Amino acid sequence: MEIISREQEQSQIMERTKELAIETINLSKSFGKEKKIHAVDNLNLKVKKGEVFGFVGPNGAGKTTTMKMLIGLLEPTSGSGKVAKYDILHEIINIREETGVLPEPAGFYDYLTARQNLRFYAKLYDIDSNEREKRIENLLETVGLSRAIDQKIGGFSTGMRKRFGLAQALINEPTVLFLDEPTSGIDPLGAQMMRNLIKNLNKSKSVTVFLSSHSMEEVEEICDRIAIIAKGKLLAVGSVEDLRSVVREKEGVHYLLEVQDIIPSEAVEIVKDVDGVEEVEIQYPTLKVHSNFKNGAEIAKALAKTGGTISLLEEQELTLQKLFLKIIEEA
Ligand SMILES: Nc1ncnc2c1ncn2[C@@H]1O[C@H](COP(=O)(O)OP(=O)(O)OP(=O)(O)O)[C@@H](O)[C@H]1O
Repeated sequence: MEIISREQEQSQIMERTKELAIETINLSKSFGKEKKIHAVDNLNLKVKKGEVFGFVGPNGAGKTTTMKMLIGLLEPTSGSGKVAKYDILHEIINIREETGVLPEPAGFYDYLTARQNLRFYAKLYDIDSNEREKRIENLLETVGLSRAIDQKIGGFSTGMRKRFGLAQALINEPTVLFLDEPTSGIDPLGAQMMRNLIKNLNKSKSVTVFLSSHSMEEVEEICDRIAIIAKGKLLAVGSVEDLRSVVREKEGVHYLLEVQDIIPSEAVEIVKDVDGVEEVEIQYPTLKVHSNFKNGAEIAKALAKTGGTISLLEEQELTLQKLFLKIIEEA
């Protein structure tokens, strides 16, 4: 029998009772006459309350289809799911009240002003008129559009439209926010502004954010955890560090090493003898070491023993972009 400490027991209980904002169980959607296009294929996801969750994958991976099922715009072929504890098959009205959505592309009434557009959506949610006007002004201020409040949406730039879309998604004060490619088509400055807004919303209002994006840089910057999907199937899920561990287990570790006080060819021989080291390459003044597992401490010890002084020993950490490509290629 496994013996666990009181602390472990407590943390296991905490883990079990931690509420989920989104959960899917074998969620599937197929299209076509004979249902041969498996857009989403037995997807199992758990998104914790209060996290920023990135949902990434190549074109046609099934991201939008998943989001549409979660917000009640598409009926699953099989499987089930919950959003803000409500069932995606039977409690769609509750889900609509608890969620905000920024779709891609987003459609607005271009001939109405920002204020008039938001008023329209606020009325759909039965927000009373006093509260409505206050909320509209606050939201447009939050997304940096106060000065454009009485301008028609038709004249907005792409960046302004995205920020307006975020304000619209927030009109009902949602606890879960779905953002489909929130920065696509906008310039780097506008994209950074949008990311900061998303981070602030998540921090200040504890909104759970479920976002899809093709920008790995963006996802790495703002997401707590990431799910990678391709051809409708979940390939990996976890923090960037968790994904690194997955790739590290398959591909090993790469170190950059610089040593003084011994000649490079001697250092190469010493490092090659360390357990787990596969390959050592000299790129003067650096040695590139490929190991089967993490063994930096052993490498350092072996060099120190023979009088080498290490000025650099650094694991080459893969960016999310590289991890994504490796995980997709492997699949
Ligand atoms: N209404 C539909 N009818 C038939 N096939 C569809 C329909 N909607 C989506 N698909 C197919 O389902 C698959 C998943 O599409 P989906 O739009 O969910 O992918 P995605 O990951 O959002 O892609 P992208 O990154 O390009 O937006 C694709 O093969 C797509 O062609």
